[in-house]
Amino acid sequence: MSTQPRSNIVLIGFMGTGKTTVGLKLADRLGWPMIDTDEEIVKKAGMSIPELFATHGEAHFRTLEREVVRETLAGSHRVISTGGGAVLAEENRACMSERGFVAALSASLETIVERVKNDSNRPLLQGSGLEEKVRTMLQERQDAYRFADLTIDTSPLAADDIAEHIFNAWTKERLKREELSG
Ligand SMILES: Nc1ncnc2c1ncn2[C@@H]1O[C@H](COP(=O)(O)OP(=O)(O)O)[C@@H](O)[C@H]1O
Ligand SMILES: O=C(O)C1=C[C@@H](OP(=O)(O)O)[C@@H](O)[C@H](O)C1
Ligand SMILES: [Mg+2]
Repeated sequence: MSTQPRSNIVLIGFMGTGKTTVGLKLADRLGWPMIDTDEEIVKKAGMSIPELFATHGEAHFRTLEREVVRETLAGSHRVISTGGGAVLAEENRACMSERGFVAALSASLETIVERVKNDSNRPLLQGSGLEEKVRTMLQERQDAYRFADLTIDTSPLAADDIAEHIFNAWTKERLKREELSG
């Protein structure tokens, strides 16, 4: 790909951990554009995420998501907020690590439920038994988020503070890389 490795910052994590919210703050802090993969998928498909799942199914959503991850990470100096399931594809994880500094956001079960319960935009969490759904999916997916360079429990933190934390960790890693390359 490009000669600039890991020149993006990628936010991963379960639904409701704050990837979209924190991504906007972090991009603002860096003066970089923020790209939300869900937003790009909506543009490509010409329909909302619930419509896309209902009309073409999750598999088609995942195909578009892989395309969007590849396309957005081909650029540099972008903050990329991903959807919670993007990490389930090995090719996405590989691309994220190669092209970006990867920050994982986490949150307690209670916090996630509280943050997503009134939002009808996440098809995988619709219907009854929200807490049980989140508990099961968190267990199924927990290993997929472990490849991150950094993990932050967002439950007790404000979005600004999380963005600052990621900014500081990324700055530290960049300085280390510059020192090593002389
Ligand atoms: N650190 C935070 N503290 C309190 N509320 C938050 C925090 N981060 C996100 N939220 C709220 O939680 C909801 C989900 O956030 P969002 O950024 O859409 O998460 P994600 O993109 O990870 O699914 C939104 O209503 C948002 O305002
Ligand atoms: O975890 C998932 O599988 C999904 C997460 C959503 O994004 P957020 O994590 O931003 O809610 C969105 O991509 C879609 O509803 C599927
Ligand atoms: Mg989001």
